[in-house]
Amino acid sequence: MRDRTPATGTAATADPAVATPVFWMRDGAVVLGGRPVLRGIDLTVPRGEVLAVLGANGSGKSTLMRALLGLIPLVRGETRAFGVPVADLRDRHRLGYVPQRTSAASGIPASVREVVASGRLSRRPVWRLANRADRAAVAAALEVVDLADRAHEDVSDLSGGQQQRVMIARALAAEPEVLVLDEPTAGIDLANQRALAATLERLVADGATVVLVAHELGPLAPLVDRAVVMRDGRIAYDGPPAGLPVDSHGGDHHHPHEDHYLAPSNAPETASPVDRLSEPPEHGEVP
Ligand SMILES: Nc1ncnc2c1ncn2[C@@H]1O[C@H](COP(=O)(O)OP(=O)(O)OP(=O)(O)O)[C@@H](O)[C@H]1O
Repeated sequence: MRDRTPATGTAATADPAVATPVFWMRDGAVVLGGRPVLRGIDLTVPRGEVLAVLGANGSGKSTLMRALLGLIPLVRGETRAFGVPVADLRDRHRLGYVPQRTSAASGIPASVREVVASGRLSRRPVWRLANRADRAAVAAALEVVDLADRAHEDVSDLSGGQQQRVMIARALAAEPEVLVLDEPTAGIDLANQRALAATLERLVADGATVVLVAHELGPLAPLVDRAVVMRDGRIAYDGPPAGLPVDSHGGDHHHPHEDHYLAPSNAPETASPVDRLSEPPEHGEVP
């Protein structure tokens, strides 16, 4: 885990803007197609945190991301972003989102720079031409994902991992305060996973908050402050990555480092620790 002492010192917590969590959900429930998909979700994501959301296929990870971002409504409970009900958040560009399995290539020829620049549109009215600040933000986003030298290439000529980085740069071009990444490492080779980890490390060092969905943390593991494991639409574990239950990656495949995540306090007795954690844990006060 990273040493976060400087970012969470007295000066930082004294500032109410910093003390307000990025996301705050209480008793969140979502129904899709008549089925309960999320239930009783209590989750607070403080500023500067790197939160990993793990769990089996269909456990509700993507739905949780979309509910936090206000893209799907809750049938019960409440979600706030930066202290306000997420539906009322005016500055949507503060929330950066890279959805699951998106290709940067639309079929229409577009350069890497054009795709990244499209992410800037949430910051400016469509009738205003890109100004110096817009161009600087696009250039900075390309630098962060290490694709500045590919800016003029057609995105469809890039590998899947590079296209994923284009989509991250597209989100970064809006200069968001939080980046929500849904399975950014799925189907991505190790070299691109490492590049992504380096990118996120730079962003977090600059004060960004990151919420990412993953099946396996891989090279992202050292960045992660906290892990949440979803199971059947509920939070089954919420705590340090070192205490992750052994089947947190879904149990459909074994990761060679899973045993490393087992802490003595979570050692199973007769059942999986997830089975014993049927109720969501207690959280902090309402902001
Ligand atoms: N639009 C929808 N209508 C009905 N059911 C849905 C809809 N979207 C998702 N679901 C169901 O909700 C459950 C949770 O889906 P979700 O995509 O959030 O899971 P996930 O943990 O992200 O899965 P994966 O790891 O496969 O991406 C699944 O059972 C899914 O089939």
